[in-house]
Amino acid sequence: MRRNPGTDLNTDIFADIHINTPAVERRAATLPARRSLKKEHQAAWLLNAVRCIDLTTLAGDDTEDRVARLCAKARQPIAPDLLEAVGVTGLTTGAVCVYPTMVAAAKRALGNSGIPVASVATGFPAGLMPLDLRLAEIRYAVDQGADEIDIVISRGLALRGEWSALYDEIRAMKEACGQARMKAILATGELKSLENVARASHVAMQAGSDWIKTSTGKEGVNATLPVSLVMCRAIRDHQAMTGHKVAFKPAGGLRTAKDALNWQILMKEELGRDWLDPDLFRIGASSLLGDLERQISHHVTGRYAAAHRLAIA
Ligand SMILES: O=C[C@H](O)COP(=O)(O)O
Repeated sequence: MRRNPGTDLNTDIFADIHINTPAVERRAATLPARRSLKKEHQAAWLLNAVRCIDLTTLAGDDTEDRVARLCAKARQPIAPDLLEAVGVTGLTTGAVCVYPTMVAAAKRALGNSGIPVASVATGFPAGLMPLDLRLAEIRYAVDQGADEIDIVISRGLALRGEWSALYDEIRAMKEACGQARMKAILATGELKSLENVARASHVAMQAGSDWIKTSTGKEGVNATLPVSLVMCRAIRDHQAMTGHKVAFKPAGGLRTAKDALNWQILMKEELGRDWLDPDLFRIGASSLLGDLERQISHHVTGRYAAAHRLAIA
């Protein structure tokens, strides 16, 4: 299984960084139009998006029953008759993502399906807790059986440019994860500039994050294509410098099949085909699966199914 060992902190690589925001926005704006996907290819891309979803519930009123239903959906995300029609078997989502107190229920519900359980931790979503409590929360989630841990970075450290302190925190979090793989949520909507997004991406990767992730889903601005483009370029640079592939997870506000296609195009164009696999790419989403299933159904039947025909994602 792919892991990022990290490196020593190296702030020299972003000391003089300047990002041409209009150029990034122009490039991001051209991505959706870049591939006119043929119909049969479009279905394959939609199915691949399902494979890459971190199917998420992160609500204050989550219950074990809701998590069990989510896990049933993760095991069988698309109606069997539709899958049969496109000749696909054994399709599951990439993972389920829950709060730490729901990890045990998720593990039970997923049984031996092989679907990983991701847990948010470190005082998600704000991260405004003493470090020892944030580390204890990671250890709790791992003890409960979490396979992956989604940590949040301290936005204050990033905004004040305290990169060494940020690096040390993330390193300590990675250590607390033990065998679990770690995603670092940058909460890019709160980082004020694309330069800060690039700097935080590098620090998180140098500190050993296996994924960098855009957002918690709770910020005012969540995943956008320009921010994702900057993060992907940082991943590319990190690979060029260290030889290690770091995964990417856009999350927050991704609800439509078109979103899923756009972000996959971004992966393919910026990072290459390897980043179309759940090992290197996940889409964090609580309400994307419904539209993916609707579009796959349309591909199979030629018309849109009534909402009640499709399970609620
Ligand atoms: O990590 C995943 C996000 O919390 C999901 O955000 P969403 O509810 O906007 O899909």
